[in-house]
Amino acid sequence: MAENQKIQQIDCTKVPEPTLRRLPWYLSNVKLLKQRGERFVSSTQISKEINIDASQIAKDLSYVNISGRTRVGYEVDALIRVLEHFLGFTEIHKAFLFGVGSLGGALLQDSGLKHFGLEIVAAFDIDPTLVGTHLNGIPVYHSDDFLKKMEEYDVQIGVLTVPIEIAQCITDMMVDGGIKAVWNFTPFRIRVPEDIVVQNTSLYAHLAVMFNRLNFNEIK
Ligand SMILES: NC(=O)c1ccc[n+]([C@@H]2O[C@H](COP(=O)([O-])OP(=O)(O)OC[C@H]3O[C@@H](n4cnc5c(N)ncnc54)[C@H](O)[C@@H]3O)[C@@H](O)[C@H]2O)c1
Repeated sequence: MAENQKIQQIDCTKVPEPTLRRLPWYLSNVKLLKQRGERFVSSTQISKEINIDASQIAKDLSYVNISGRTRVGYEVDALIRVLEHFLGFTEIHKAFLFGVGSLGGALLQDSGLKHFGLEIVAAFDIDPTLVGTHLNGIPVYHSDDFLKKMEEYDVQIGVLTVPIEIAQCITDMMVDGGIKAVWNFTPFRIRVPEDIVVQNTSLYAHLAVMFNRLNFNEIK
């Protein structure tokens, strides 16, 4: 592993999760400001755009190796470069996806993932109408071929979009085969050894927040 990668990993372990969730927002926003022709940006400016306290933004950015100039703020190009590097978006992380159904299929179609450093290089399913096909140029193999494909591709991440009943068994198979991180879209709380990273993601959780706020606004 390159020295700067090691440094980045050591740094990242110290960063609180809420900060890591906010940093990509700042990045998107700073990119927008760049498009508008801005050369410098302050945390106050970002704060106005995304409605997060400027002191919080400054604190979050203090985890990133960049310093702003008094009054003018951060240089936009440098901030984008440093944030992208810090968040791991400049490197491509290869992934396998399990379960090419409605969600898995949509993720395979999403070319935006690559901009955030994730490339799904192959997918697995057991449906004979899917196995052997390509979706968005990505090959779909039978799940039984997973171990063989692990030898072919240099992959550390598994994206889990299978039916909930088999979430644990597919996870066990992935981990036994050498997968180090699982992006779990199933509602099942999968169990993994300590050294395996799990990121649970639910679109529906965000929906619940939206509905709740909507109701709250209607009552007001
Ligand atoms: N996190 C979210 O926001 C979110 C959103 C939608 C769905 N989901 C979850 O994602 C999962 C998939 O949902 P969906 O709507 O795409 O379901 P789906 O039924 O459309 O797709 C499931 C796919 O898994 C495949 N599959 C079954 N057994 C397999 C195996 N052994 N190996 C590989 N593939 C196998 C099926 O053939 C099918 O293609 C579910 O667990 C669902 O609850 C989560």
